[in-house]
Amino acid sequence: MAPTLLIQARAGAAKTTTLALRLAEAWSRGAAPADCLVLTATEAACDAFREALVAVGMPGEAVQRFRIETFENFAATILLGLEDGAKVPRRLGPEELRETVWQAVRQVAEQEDERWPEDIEYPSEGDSVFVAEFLDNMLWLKGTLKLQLDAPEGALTPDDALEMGQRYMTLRTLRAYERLRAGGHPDRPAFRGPFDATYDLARRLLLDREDGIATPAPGWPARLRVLLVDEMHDMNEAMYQVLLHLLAGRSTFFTGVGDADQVIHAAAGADAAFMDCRIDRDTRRSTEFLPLSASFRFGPTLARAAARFIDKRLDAGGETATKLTVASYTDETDCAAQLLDALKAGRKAAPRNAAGLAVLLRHDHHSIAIENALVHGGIAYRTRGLESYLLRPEVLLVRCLLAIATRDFASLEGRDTLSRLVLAFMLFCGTRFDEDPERPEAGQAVLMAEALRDFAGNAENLPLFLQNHVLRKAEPGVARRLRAALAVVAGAADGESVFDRFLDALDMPWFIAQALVRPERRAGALRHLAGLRALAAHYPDTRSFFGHLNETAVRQAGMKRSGAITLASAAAVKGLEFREVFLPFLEQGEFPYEQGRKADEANLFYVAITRARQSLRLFVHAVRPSEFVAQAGLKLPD
Ligand SMILES: Nc1ncnc2c1ncn2[C@@H]1O[C@H](COP(=O)(O)OP(=O)(O)OP(=O)(O)O)[C@@H](O)[C@H]1O
Repeated sequence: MAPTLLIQARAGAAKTTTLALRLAEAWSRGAAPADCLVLTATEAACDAFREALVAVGMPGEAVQRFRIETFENFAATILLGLEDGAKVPRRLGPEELRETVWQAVRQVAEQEDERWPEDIEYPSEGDSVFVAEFLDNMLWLKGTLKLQLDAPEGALTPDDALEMGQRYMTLRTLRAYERLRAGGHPDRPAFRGPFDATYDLARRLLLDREDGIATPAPGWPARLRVLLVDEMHDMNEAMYQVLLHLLAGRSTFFTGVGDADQVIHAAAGADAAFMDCRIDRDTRRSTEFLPLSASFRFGPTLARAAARFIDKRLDAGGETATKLTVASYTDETDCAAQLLDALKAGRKAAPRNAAGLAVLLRHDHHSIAIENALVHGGIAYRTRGLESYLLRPEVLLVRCLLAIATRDFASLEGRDTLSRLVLAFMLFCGTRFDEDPERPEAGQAVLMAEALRDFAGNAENLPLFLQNHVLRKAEPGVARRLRAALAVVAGAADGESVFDRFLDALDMPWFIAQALVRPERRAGALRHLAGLRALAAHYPDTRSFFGHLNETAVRQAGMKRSGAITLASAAAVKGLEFREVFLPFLEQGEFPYEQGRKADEANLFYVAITRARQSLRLFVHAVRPSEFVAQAGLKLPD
């Protein structure tokens, strides 16, 4: 039987490169792309793998022929084959899943033969903290495959819940939720949420195994010779079951690589333990372990800081010398200004390689100050793992109302912007398009696409959209707030600054509390609006502020085409590397985030600092420095 090789190595220790070399070697010996498969936990890791293939010399055209995908996409493709090609709708946002959660809660309440009614704690109607916690717990329960969802209804007890560290109510709700998700169709569910494809496939494979049925599903790699898994530390039980099934082929060479300190999906059940002996036991393949502790990415200074941070050995294996700088800042504006200067210097040093510069953020809302500084400083940027703050729904809603009130539609012309705008109204104002009785199958997505055709290249139709689709059907509370906000701007005298009054009349915190589920996202939305308010204070009147927003949006859209630096969320760059990395806003409470899980926060910080090749620059709050900075043995400048 072909062997298994598991490489457990530190950041930058050539894990992805080793996998890329393995694939390139198999290809040069004639392995067909169809007989090879590369799986990872995230899209960023897929990109990093493709880049590594090019770096080891594989032509781009050959790279395209290999199947390099996330477990979730792989599972979705296999399920598509098993479900006769019928596409199951995806519902990825918590806001799209909320109604099903409440339906499930109601079903639990209606269950008359409940054996442990005293163990059920019902949430109060509309409690979004309950929904957010339920969704988190569901992700973990599904990722770990802890819950026997096929066990008979009465078999689930409060003791089971206790054993899993869960509330009994959560398990009951999950059972009901999954029944709703099954949707009554015998062959496929009504929808899939985040990671549901992996979960559904894993369960199917497990059930088939119990029934002794072999499942050569269409799309399943029939003669797998080379199987490679990158970022294996982010593997959970559901992914592991898919992996075991792939390893059933006796002639499959398998290599998995990972780093226990880079686990950032523990909330979804990720566990570095899958890189240990279990695979040996479960597959009975001969398994070789290869620990690597030298990083080729960065030099000794950064290696020492990273080693100290994780309290493990980490050596610098290559010739690179990495410069490590710590700067302190007093407030957001100061941080953004210092960052801008540092980016300008970085760009000047290597004018042709702006793409080698990356600013990594813990929170999306930090991008407001930075994006404003970048646009003013004329530095082109592209985003990764986050969207420009001007395109976030709560900001778009404000921009749209200002556009209508001032009849200035210049920055909302793009089709992408318009469709995001319509989605923002659907999210915050409950906007729905009238169903067409002639076409009952046309869902909201189709109707929205049709409505957008009316706007394409003509944002001046926005007042009609607001009137006909939003206000006409809105709840009284929604309509009253929208009208009040419009009236404030309409009644403003020339040169008057009414943005504060406009925002107060709109009462966005009310919309945010109604519409958004996750506390972190709600807090972020409020911060985006506070950021807009702070920005507006720099302008003499509302019209010039809005003019600035428009100009920023137009310039930002234009910038994407030219050589640009990367502005990314730290979580979205796992597996990637940059010549110079900038980490702003290292403030206690922000990073580590006070409401985050400490271990996840620490792993994310480790991921972020280890992306740098030649330079890492940390911007640390002068009064409330992030504890991570001291943990890495670094000091603030005097
Ligand atoms: N033998 C080597 N000599 C010099 N440089 C190398 C060697 N192997 C890999 N590198 C370089 O080291 C860097 C890090 O490699 P790679 O991305 O494969 O590490 P990794 O272990 O996957 O990192 P991470 O887990 O942090 O994403 C890359 O720039 C790669 O080109």
